[in-house]
Amino acid sequence: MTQSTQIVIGVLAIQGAFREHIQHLVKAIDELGLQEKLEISVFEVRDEETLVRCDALVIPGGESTTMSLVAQRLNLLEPLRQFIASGKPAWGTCAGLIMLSSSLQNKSCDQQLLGGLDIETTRNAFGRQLDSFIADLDYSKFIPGLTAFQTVFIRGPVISKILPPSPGKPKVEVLASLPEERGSQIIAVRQGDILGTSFHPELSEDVSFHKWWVQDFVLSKITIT
Ligand SMILES: NC(=O)CC[C@H](N)C(=O)O
Repeated sequence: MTQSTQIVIGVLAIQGAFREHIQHLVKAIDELGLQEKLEISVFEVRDEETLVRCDALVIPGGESTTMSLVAQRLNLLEPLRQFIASGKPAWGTCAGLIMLSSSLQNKSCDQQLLGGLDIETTRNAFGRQLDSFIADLDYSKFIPGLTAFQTVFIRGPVISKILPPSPGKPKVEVLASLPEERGSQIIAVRQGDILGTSFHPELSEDVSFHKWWVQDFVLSKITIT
């Protein structure tokens, strides 16, 4: 537990939908009324100096091959791996989920992963006709009251295997799967303080997912003084 009144949430801002995540996080923090109790900032992360100041990190959706290439060019791969291994809260959406996976199917050559989630993910896993779609799905098992959340999939990955946890790490928990009529694939997992979703909550109007992540992952690690 960290004792603090200052919290920095970083959003990896080298490619993809980072602006939308920042807007959603700012709105979520506002709706939760957190600014009255603590100083909480959301930063774009493009370098190691900013990354090391962060208490939690979001890796957005986009294109995981490009993201891995740009991270390599910016010398960010190792610092990102260290951040994820440090146990600080993280959330990867879509390409971000791919980056956080320990194993990947349909990997392009040279594509680098960060690890953090003991899962095998399959890129571009939905058939051509289904590769992008929006569905109202029920997340009320872990987000109270969220029974019909507009869920956006864009050439998304699915979690194709849950792997045994690495030494010292908790088990991977399956949070959500597609309904049977859509194929039952796993679309959201949690392993300790790391969340992975194969869809884009930052592209829905509703900020419920962001509020839940801030409360259950970021704030749960911090004692407000
Ligand atoms: N919307 C997304 O993030 C798509 C992910 C993309 N298909 C990839 O492999 O990285």
